[in-house]
Amino acid sequence: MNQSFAPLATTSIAAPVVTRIDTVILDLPTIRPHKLSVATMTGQVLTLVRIQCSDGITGIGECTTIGGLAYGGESPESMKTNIDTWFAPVMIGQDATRVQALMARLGKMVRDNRFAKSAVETALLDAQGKRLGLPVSELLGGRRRDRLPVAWTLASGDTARDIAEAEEMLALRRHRIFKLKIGARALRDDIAHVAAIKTALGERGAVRVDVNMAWSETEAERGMAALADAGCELVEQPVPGAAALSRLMRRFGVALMADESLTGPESAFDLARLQGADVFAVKLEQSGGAFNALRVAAIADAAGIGLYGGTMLEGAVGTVVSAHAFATFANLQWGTELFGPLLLTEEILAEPLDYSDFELAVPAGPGLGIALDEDRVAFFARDGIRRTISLPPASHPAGRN
Ligand SMILES: O=C(O)C[C@H]1C=CC(=O)O1
Ligand SMILES: [Mn+2]
Repeated sequence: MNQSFAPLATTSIAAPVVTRIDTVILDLPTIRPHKLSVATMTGQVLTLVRIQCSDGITGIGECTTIGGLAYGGESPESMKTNIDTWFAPVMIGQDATRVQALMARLGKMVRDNRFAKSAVETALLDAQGKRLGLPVSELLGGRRRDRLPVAWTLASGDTARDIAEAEEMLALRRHRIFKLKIGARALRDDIAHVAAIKTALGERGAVRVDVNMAWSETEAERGMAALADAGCELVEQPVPGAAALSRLMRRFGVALMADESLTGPESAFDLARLQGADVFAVKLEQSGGAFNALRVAAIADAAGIGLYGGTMLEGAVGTVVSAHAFATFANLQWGTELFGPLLLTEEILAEPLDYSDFELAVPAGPGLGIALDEDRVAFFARDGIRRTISLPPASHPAGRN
């Protein structure tokens, strides 16, 4: 007699759904002014997202830009408004366990908004990881490393101060790769600045530069030749546009990295096709979330392009989801720059991240593996309780163990 393969009778257990989405903007001071060619930052603005689910689990995410609207089209305020007004109705009531399906639904109903999408995807992944008892890196395919090398950006605008800062980082064993922000001053001054820092550090520290698209192509030709002579090993986005990058490729003894030109898998494919970069600075927010960042990395691997884990100077939440994603990359030849929390004077986590021996430890607990210090989040919330209470003491100085 044929066996029956009729489905077993089961009590249907409804999948947990998204029940509530909250956003909050935090204003945090930086340890010193951070000078980029596009903006000077004296503080950083984090937009945090909290997603509650019907099974009682809450996930957190972050979207953060640089210099308001100076770097890209989304601002902290626009991200908050768009998540509150447009994302939430699309997401509430939907299955919280099918993160990719829910992000695809959101993608159909909300165009662009890559940074804000990255934040809600992070919160869904955090919740799902907590639900399953797995770190986010495992949900993203499985981690290959537990620790990530972390570069530091020297951007005080002053050569002597930058050298002193680099020496301090070497002595603390926190960073030995240094990225210099240039492009705001005359080319000759920038080259002298880079050469002085490389001479001071010698073989103890690697020196790279980020021009943030400030140069014309002719300036880039002169600049890249001089930077190679000065011992700089990598130039990040000297000019705007993939075509201009490709015209600069392989002509100077220095690697060329794409940053602003890389905005997700499609642009990664175009850059690879045009041979526009030796290295990709992969950023989760620029890519539109962790899953898209993995797609960018796969394109780089297939094209023989090196990988670097970039940052939008996010706080702890954005930094940690990036760390989970970069921990899964098959290749991470150029390390990462996940130092964002260290640029802030204030800690917002209950337990600080572990930056030691020139690396960041990728948290190992379920979900993101971090918890917010809710009192301090409430304190630094824009229009929050800062004006009526005194600052709750952190159990540890910001970013240090
Ligand atoms: O790479 C960028 O353009 C943005 C950012 C990353 C480090 C830093 O200092 O600025
Ligand atoms: Mn950059």
